[in-house]
Amino acid sequence: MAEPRQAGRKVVLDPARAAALDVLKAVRVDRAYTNLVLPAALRHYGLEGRDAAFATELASGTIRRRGTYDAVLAACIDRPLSKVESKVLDALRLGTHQLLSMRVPDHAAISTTVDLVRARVSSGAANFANAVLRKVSQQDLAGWIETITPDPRTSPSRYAALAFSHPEWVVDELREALGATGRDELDALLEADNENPRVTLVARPGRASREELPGEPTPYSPYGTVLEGGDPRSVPAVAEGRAAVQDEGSQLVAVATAEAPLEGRDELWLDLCAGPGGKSGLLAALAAQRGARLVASERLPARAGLVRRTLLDGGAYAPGVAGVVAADGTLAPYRPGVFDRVLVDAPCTGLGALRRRPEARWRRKPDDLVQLVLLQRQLLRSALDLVRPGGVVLYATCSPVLSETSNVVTSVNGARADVDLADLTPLFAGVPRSDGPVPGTVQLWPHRHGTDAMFLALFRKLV
Ligand SMILES: C[S@@+](CC[C@H](N)C(=O)[O-])C[C@H]1O[C@@H](n2cnc3c(N)ncnc32)[C@H](O)[C@@H]1O
Repeated sequence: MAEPRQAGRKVVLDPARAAALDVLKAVRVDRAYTNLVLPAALRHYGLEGRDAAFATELASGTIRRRGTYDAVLAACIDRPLSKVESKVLDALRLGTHQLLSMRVPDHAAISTTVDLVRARVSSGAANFANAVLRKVSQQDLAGWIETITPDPRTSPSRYAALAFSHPEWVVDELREALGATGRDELDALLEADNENPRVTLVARPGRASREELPGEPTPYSPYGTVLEGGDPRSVPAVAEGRAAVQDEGSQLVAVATAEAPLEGRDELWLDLCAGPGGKSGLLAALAAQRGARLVASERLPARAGLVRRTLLDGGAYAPGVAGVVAADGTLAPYRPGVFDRVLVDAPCTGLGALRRRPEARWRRKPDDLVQLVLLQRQLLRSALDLVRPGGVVLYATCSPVLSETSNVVTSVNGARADVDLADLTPLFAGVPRSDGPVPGTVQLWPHRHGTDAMFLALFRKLV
């Protein structure tokens, strides 16, 4: 830990803030994922319990709300932010998050940030940081939002982008996805994207029961619990691979794949885009209970390795697993019509899981959609070829963006005479306001259901 001197006094850097600064740098410079670099930073600085929680909120919250904070900082600095040294800007963002969104007293937020800048950059930069953060501290978040935003009636997207810290194109996509009936929920959705989601666990049926897991039962999935806090790895069933961390919406995708009504044979299931294996873990457990078996398929060999690890029980595959295959789902090496159930959990923009991936909103670009939509259609067509007549294909995305959801589903459905879009809503009768954009489809939302914004559509291959 760096220990700079300040006018003869030794300054001990606060390790939680130093860890958060390291995470911001890794995300900015190495394009790292917050969730992957945070644990290493916490370990490096020996942070546990409340200190680890503070550092986590500091890093994740700062990255999520960077759009708002940069507009605040731009109003407090008389040169463009692009001319501020990156390390100093990172520290200013951390200080701003503490001042405007965390319950840190102003003097502590400012002095700890100034110490960080002095230790990591220079005394001159520390003086600059001190002056800027004093200006930031003159208003609370609501006051700053008034100052930095345009009139929401004339510039609604720009207003929402600045007030809720999302890129403007993402605001537009989410507004369109909410549709006419949900339009007045846009603010609630954007605000939900800025919250740290609570950790949800899944008990893999037949291997663990949810009664042995800590936390409250999830409202919609019969297999989940919601933790109040604590490290999920300290839960024995999680450490033993009988339970796992999994968003409730993802649990519902696996459950719907397993429970979609099917006539006749129900023996062989396929997860076509399985990496890293969360849904495969639940699907395999459900398959085992029915005497069926799951093939988990994933294009990237490294991710197929993660799926394999998820599906191992001791040295062998867990019950219900037929195998794990590294294969491109658009050219999948399986006989057409061999599977009874197929899940296509398609690669997507992930704009429905922004709570979990603090940096994702700033990385995604509108152009990504073009490639992704092409791939999504190919994967769905391939899944429809692989399922037997009478079998079912569940298409899912962790994005509510219409070009990835309704457009993919209607274009593929419209082009094929051998499939029907089936009605998934009876399986979601207990989940209020979960109708999707196309009749029969389902759309979950963070602000309505506390889940990621999963989209689900069910296809049946005609006999
Ligand atoms: C949304 S993730 C799947 C998440 C997974 N079902 C789970 O619950 O853990 C999409 C996955 O599709 C994989 N993928 C991308 N292109 C693919 C392709 N052409 N064929 C098969 N998998 C592909 C990605 O590598 C990624 O692991």
